[in-house]
Amino acid sequence: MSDQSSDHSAAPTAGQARQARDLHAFIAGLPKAELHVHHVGSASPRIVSELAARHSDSKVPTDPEALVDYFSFTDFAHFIDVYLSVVDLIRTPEDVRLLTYEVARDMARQQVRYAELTITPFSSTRRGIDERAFMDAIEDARKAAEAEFGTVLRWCFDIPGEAGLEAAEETVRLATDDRVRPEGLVSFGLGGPEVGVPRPQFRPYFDRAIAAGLRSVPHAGETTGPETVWDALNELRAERIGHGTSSAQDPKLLAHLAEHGIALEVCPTSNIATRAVRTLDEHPIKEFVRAGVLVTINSDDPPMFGTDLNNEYAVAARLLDLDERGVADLAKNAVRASFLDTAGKARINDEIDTYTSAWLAP
Ligand SMILES: O=C(O)c1cccc(C(=O)CC[C@H]2O[C@@H](n3cnc4c(=O)[nH]cnc43)[C@H](O)[C@@H]2O)c1
Ligand SMILES: [Zn+2]
Repeated sequence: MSDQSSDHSAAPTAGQARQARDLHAFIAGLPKAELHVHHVGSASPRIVSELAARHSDSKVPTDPEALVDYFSFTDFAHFIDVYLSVVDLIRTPEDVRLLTYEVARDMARQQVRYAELTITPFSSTRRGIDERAFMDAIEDARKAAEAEFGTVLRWCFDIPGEAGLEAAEETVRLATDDRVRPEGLVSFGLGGPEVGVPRPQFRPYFDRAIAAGLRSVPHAGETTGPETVWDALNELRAERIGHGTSSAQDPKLLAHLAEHGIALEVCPTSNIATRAVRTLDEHPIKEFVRAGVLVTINSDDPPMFGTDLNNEYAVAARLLDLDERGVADLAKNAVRASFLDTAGKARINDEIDTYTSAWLAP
């Protein structure tokens, strides 16, 4: 897994290299929660190539090595085009179940104890997958993953904003109709491009989702300015912000996020891969921390961005100059900002503390 940063002219000393190796090993074993990761965007190269081989009409490469080039994006719009070509490969409830189960297995390998996985049910139902069969598939995988890997999954259903209000209506219906709504659903989101897709138009849909007990977690400020984050807060009553990268341009917004405990779901490598930020060293994560904003670390669409959650923690540790305790605090931020109940939060925090103390014991 490579840290896609700009080059560092001074080569690390042997001591620094050993410290970095130790920190990577610490991160690999650290119990973690993930709050911003997409369902289809988490499909491993093996699953994507398997599905592509099944569907010969697809332009997605069948060779996992060729996927590396295919997952190299010129800009955010290109990323969404490629993302939708992978969505097109998921055609049956069995594809949905397999994908969800395998995503959970990859998470468990990284010691992810809890994840809120963003799913776009509209993209599947509009492609002809029966809505009940879709919900059964994700729920079946969720229960199997918890029983077999100990990884607890919860769902965030997001509106693909660019698909318009028809998509918003369908998503809120699936999220609030007791006959179809899955047990694991906890939140309601908004994804896709932001340019030309103003957030306020989605207010009535978020109002309905919130009235039905769901938490509001839209993407905002990933590819547009801080005004979009304000809209997410004021119009969509966001409790966390997906990315929120451009918040750094507005000190009042940073102060507001800090004061109200609104967490940012930061996904550093994603921002470079989609070219939303030029280089990792220019990523505003440091400014968020300095302003007292609750920062959580996430992987977004890990195989598409050549990353995983462990690598994102390593990137954050480098950018924020953190040692093991600092990294453990970041992991606790995600627990704090999650929609787990109090007992669930305490259980993961205890695990983080026990693991960290054992690691640092002389
Ligand atoms: O499914 C369709 O037919 C469809 C039609 C028009 C537009 C769309 C979308 O815009 C889908 C966007 C899709 O992208 C997902 N996603 C994954 N990573 C990110 C991200 O970093 N920022 C924003 N969106 C992202 C999102 O969950 C949507 O499913 C679809
Ligand atoms: Zn995202």
